[in-house]
Amino acid sequence: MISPDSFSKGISLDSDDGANKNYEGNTIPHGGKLVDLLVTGDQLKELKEQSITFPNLLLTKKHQCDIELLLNGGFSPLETFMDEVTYKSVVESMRLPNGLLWSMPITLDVDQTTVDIINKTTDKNLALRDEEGNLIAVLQVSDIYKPNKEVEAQKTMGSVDPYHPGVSHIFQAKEYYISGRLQGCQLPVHYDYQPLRRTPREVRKMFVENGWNNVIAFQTRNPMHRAHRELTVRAAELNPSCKLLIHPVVGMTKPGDIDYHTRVKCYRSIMGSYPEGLAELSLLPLCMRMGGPREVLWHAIIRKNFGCNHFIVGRDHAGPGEDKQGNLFYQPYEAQEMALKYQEDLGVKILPFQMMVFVPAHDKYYPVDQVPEGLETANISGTKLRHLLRTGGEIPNWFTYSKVVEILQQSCPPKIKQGFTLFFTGFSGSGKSTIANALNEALLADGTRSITLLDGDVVRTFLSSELGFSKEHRNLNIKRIGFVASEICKAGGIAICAPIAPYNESRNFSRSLINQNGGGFIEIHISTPIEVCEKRDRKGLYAKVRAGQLKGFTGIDDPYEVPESPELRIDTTHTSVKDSVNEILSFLRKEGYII
Ligand SMILES: Nc1ncnc2c1ncn2[C@@H]1O[C@H](COP(=O)(O)OS(=O)(=O)O)[C@@H](OP(=O)(O)O)[C@H]1O
Ligand SMILES: Nc1ncnc2c1ncn2[C@@H]1O[C@H](COP(=O)(O)OP(=O)(O)O)[C@@H](O)[C@H]1O
Repeated sequence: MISPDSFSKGISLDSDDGANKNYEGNTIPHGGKLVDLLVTGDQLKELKEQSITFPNLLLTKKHQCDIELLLNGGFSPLETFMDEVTYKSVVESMRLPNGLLWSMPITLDVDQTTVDIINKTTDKNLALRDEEGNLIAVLQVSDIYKPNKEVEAQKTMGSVDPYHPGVSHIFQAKEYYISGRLQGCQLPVHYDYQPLRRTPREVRKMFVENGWNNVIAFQTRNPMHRAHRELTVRAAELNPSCKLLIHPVVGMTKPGDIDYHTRVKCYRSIMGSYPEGLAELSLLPLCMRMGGPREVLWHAIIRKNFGCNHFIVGRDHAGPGEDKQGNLFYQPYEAQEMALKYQEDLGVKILPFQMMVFVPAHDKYYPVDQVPEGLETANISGTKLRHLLRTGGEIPNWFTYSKVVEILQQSCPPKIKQGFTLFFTGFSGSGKSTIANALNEALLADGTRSITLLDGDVVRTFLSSELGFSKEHRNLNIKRIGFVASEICKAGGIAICAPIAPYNESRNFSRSLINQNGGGFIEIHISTPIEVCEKRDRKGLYAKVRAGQLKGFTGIDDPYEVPESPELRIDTTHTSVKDSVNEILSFLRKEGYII
């Protein structure tokens, strides 16, 4: 797959000008050659015709990010998803079988059904398609293997805690990985920011046209503020032959991050603050794993493939933050130390930076280890910034640019304008619909918000009429409700949902989907005991169950997983409808959702 003689060794990183140069006018790609897997002309026509008979594999968003960088050479020297030998070598030793440094497994996961389908075909070809049916590539499968996910997570992420986004990616992946010859038909389609979505070849061409020989890449998954601008300009000042590539990730980042549309607006705006001709902006369709030390090496390799020979590594690079107990997954400078350790192997000069902090007395930013003695510093964390945006607090001028504040305020409206979902869950007859309806009335009386009531029975009539009450169907029903609610929240509306929702899986799915789309999620467990619900038996269903005419009834002979930490828990045995509604309204007021 990778020729050993393409392994570029012994690159001098002593001077700016000497760092890994001389490939079409700029930096040598990792492994010596920039991969291009896209077929063209008659070959493409033929492949497309043949592919009609191949079984289809629907690519997930993560697959699409990975395949884009495989096809366009961003992952050079990889020429396909990893086979078992390559995968094991990377997991165990961070090296490809030929010895070249490569830190992150790039794999294509499939389920048993797909494996059975592949095994039934004679030529083992799969048509890899996006959700719109576009043919992205053809994979001729030559290797099917079962990964040891615990080992993969532990070795690559240093953890098996599914709270870590990268670990969660690994455990959510299907049970088999497949590999084989990969032929690209087209890059995944993007409708937004096309001029900024440059391939490695296009970025390299831009460098040549600009006359840029040495380029520092800056990776980010956050909006950029003054500190980032200062840091990048400082990196260029310390390396005077270098220009800057601002190269933010717009594929998949950490759940809860600010969406890339908002970030791209911020980046575009901040580009105007750089000295003329110093910096260019380009977008990277990467699916981050938040793997800190392993990830930083991968990031540097990718930037090398994009023609950069310097890479800025600051504090907590690609860090996933803390685990549930509040312990850091990685130490703040662990990734930086790793990058410096492997600098020669990478063939990229690592520019380590401490955190930049503002020194009010000098009206200027300094790396935290270079602050003149005795002077006070100021900083605003991401969490504090989100709080200021949500509460409409003032964001100081020293922190960011007024235009950036404006963009962030539009995307992060104060809570009072934010969409939110009131998600009731509980047994049949617990009081969900009654309280939901009364709450609907109370909120409507306020008169200013758009409210949609998604009652369990109503949803089952219109949205999920074909579904029954198996675990699979119940989860699907709740995921549909979660999806509709997330769309309502996205548009700034209020969704009130009142299904039984007996399983954590689909309740949590709905929560994260809604949160991802900028909506608030308030889970209200109506915890009325089953005996009380049965006594009420408004619909006569419990009587039917007892008469043996209805099976699989929640709380009787079907499970209900009690929510561990709902925002509210109300037992209606001794709480009136009015009091329940008032309790919910007070919660919404306290949290700032309503006045
Ligand atoms: N087997 C079984 N178990 C529970 N409930 C049953 C069942 N069969 C029918 N019903 C009626 O369907 C309503 C529950 O539908 P949901 O969509 O809320 O259920 S779920 O969340 O998908 O589990 C539920 O409505 P509510 O009483 O409003 O909760 C029942 O009326
Ligand atoms: N405090 C209370 N809150 C809500 N419902 C109550 C309360 N006390 C009695 N009920 C009654 O319980 C029955 C079941 O309520 P319902 O809203 O249909 O439950 P669910 O939607 O959870 O199946 C209704 O007849 C309702 O009037």
